[in-house]
Amino acid sequence: MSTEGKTITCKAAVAWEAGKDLVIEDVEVGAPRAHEVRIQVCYTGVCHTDAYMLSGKDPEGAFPVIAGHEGAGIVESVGEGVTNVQKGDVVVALYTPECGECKFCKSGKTNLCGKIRSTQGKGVMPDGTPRFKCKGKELLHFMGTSTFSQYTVLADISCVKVTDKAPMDRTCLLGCGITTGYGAAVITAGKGGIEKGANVAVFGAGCVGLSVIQGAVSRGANKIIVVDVNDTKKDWANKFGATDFVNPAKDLKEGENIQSRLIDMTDGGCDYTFDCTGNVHVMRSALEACHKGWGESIVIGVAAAGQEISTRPFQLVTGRSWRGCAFGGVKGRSQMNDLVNDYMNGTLKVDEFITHRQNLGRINQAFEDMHDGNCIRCVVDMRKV
Ligand SMILES: NC(=O)C1=CN([C@@H]2O[C@H](COP(=O)(O)OP(=O)(O)OC[C@H]3O[C@@H](n4cnc5c(N)ncnc54)[C@H](OP(=O)(O)O)[C@@H]3O)[C@@H](O)[C@H]2O)C=CC1
Ligand SMILES: N[C@@H](CCC(=O)N[C@@H](CSC=O)C(=O)NCC(=O)O)C(=O)O
Ligand SMILES: [Zn+2]
Ligand SMILES: [Zn+2]
Repeated sequence: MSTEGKTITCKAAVAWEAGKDLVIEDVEVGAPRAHEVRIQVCYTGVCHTDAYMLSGKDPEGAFPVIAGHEGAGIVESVGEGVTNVQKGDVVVALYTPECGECKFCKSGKTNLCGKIRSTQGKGVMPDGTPRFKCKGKELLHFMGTSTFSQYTVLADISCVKVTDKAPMDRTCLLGCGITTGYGAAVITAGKGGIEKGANVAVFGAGCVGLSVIQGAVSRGANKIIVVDVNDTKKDWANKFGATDFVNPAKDLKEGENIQSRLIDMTDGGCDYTFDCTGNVHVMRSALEACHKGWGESIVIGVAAAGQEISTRPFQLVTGRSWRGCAFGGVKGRSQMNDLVNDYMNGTLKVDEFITHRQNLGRINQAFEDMHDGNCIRCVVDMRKV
């Protein structure tokens, strides 16, 4: 029997309050309204940004909520006026939408679409209401995606159709971590990505940092130096093509700091550095490790509420610059299929990132897995409870 136009009851991992385990509940998912799409979420990754919001540290976090933003699934039904996808399409959810019409989309300068950002930040659909209910209470959406539910409703501009030949347990990871790091290296850095021969430092070799390495390798970078406090990341960094590894907690000599070490290793400083830790002190080191006159440091990590970055303004006066990006600067609807094609033709690593798997019923364990030093990404099978 068709579910089109009807409310669907399914399982979802609900966060009733900050800092508490998620609870698997029966939730009601309303039918998609105009310019909305309801999808069956098949797989979702678990990202540190979910954990950050669930901890209560995100200024935009509000409860009760269904988290999750790294998902792939199948369109179940569409609302009035939807033309970009149809029932049965395989899609990747986009927490950075692309309307193609707003000031941001038309600027050619950013991937940050402004069309639904304010309602997305409040945890509701663009018409100001949520589509989720549980035990008679409305639940909020997260990042416009809420992929920790077996069915979710997205704005049509928040999803992109991809080939059904690409396995969804892999393409879900293109919904955040991999795209973020890779895009930061090949789109955001410099004027359209890292140049051949550039010296690069990547702070933090998790999913995001390893993806920056992939991007740097693809652009023919010279040195790719990974800085991580976790020694187990050395093998990971090498596997992705890093040339050097420094553990700042162990490898520095008397009188040295990480920025002076990197400056020595690169004859004056790095052309590009990337913060993939979310630690504001690391962000400072990453900026100060840049080459005088032109070095650029790109902030990717999400820092906790209230944290601020600082440096001597002289660092900027002398030509270093501080930049940042969300979703790597990638425009999801225009550019996601290039990434999927790269994956399918073997030029973009995705499988290698999956170190852990769980079913929806064990999603709290997926968050535990994330804290395992060997975990790069845990993929959750949403169809198995
Ligand atoms: N801007 C955006 O669009 C996006 C931002 N993010 C953010 O990016 C960040 C990275 O995500 P992800 O790769 O998944 O995270 P991970 O935690 O998997 O990776 C971070 C790595 O950095 C290491 N690390 C921690 N502290 C330091 C330090 N002081 N110096 C050097 N290395 C350190 C960690 O070691 P250890 O394991 O020992 O702690 C870990 O190996 C997060 O803040 C996340 O929220 C994610 C996706 C999109
Ligand atoms: N809501 C937070 C900031 C969280 C944040 O920076 N999110 C990133 C994506 S992180 C993905 O894993 C992002 O896209 N930011 C841009 C945006 O428009 O939200 C806060 O208020 O500090
Ligand atoms: Zn994420
Ligand atoms: Zn837009």
